[in-house]
Amino acid sequence: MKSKIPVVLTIAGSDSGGGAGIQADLRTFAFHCVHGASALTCVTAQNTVAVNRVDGLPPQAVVAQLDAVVDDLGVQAVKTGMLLNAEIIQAVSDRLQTLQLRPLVVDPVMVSRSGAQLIDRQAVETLQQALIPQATVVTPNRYEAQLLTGVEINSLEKMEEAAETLKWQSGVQAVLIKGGGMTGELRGVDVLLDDQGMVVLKTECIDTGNTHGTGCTLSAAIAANLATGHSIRDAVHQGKNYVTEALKWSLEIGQGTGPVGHFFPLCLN
Ligand SMILES: Nc1ncnc2c1ncn2[C@@H]1O[C@H](COP(=O)(O)OP(=O)(O)O)[C@@H](O)[C@H]1O
Ligand SMILES: Cc1ncc(COP(=O)(O)OP(=O)(O)O)c(N)n1
Repeated sequence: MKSKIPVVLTIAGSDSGGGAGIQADLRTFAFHCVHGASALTCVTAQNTVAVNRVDGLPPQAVVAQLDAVVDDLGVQAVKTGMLLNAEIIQAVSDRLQTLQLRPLVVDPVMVSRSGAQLIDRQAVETLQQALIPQATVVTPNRYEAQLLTGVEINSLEKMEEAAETLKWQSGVQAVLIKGGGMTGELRGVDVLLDDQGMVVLKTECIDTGNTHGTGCTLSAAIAANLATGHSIRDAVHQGKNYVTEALKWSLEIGQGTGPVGHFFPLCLN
């Protein structure tokens, strides 16, 4: 017998170390009892210490995966992660626009937690012009929000200013500025701006060095929650709670920044 399970599509890169990218997205989807489908954009040779190599797919190959999923399975929500270059971003944006695939969560993977820029200037501009305006929720981290808005983010007020700026300049439905890269009391504090206004999201700050994949996990959880009918605010709140739990159960794997633990309830025995 076929069951009516929501399908959520991730358009993202592969992390060979399994902590971020499509690997994190698919585990997050499974935890939320939605069926995860994927359109791969690139293959990274990556572990907990470094990204050693990145190989992109042709944009047509990315769009063909998207079409294959949409044509047959149907899709209740979409999230984008690492899109790598301007050509892939443009091709994906055009297809999403044509198909009007919504809700759409855009995790604008551009700058690592350490502040290193991962995509070039042209790719950033294409994200800004073609993809972000289509988003239901856009989820930049501290450095990505700085790059997108020009606001130097070093306080809660500056996080709020960046959220206002990004919402106003892109027309996106909701902006979530993530605070994993903030310091002191603001570490792990996020700011959400939607049509109802601004809200500060605060859970516990988890004292762990194993934070790899937090951004992917959060955006995937938000997409899964939207697919199952939650409002934007509720989807974000619940997504934040999920990441906090996954951080509590983060994994001591590898020599560097280990991944968060997506299946924490199964570790309880
Ligand atoms: N140490 C922490 N304690 C609690 N929440 C955290 C911590 N580190 C990151 N987060 C949360 O993880 C989510 C992802 O944020 P962030 O790590 O900034 O994104 P990215 O992985 O894209 O850099 C946010 O909700 C953020 O507040
Ligand atoms: C293939 C791939 N995609 C995304 C990331 C970045 O992961 P993210 O969860 O946004 O960031 P960290 O919390 O790990 O800094 C990646 N590394 N690889």
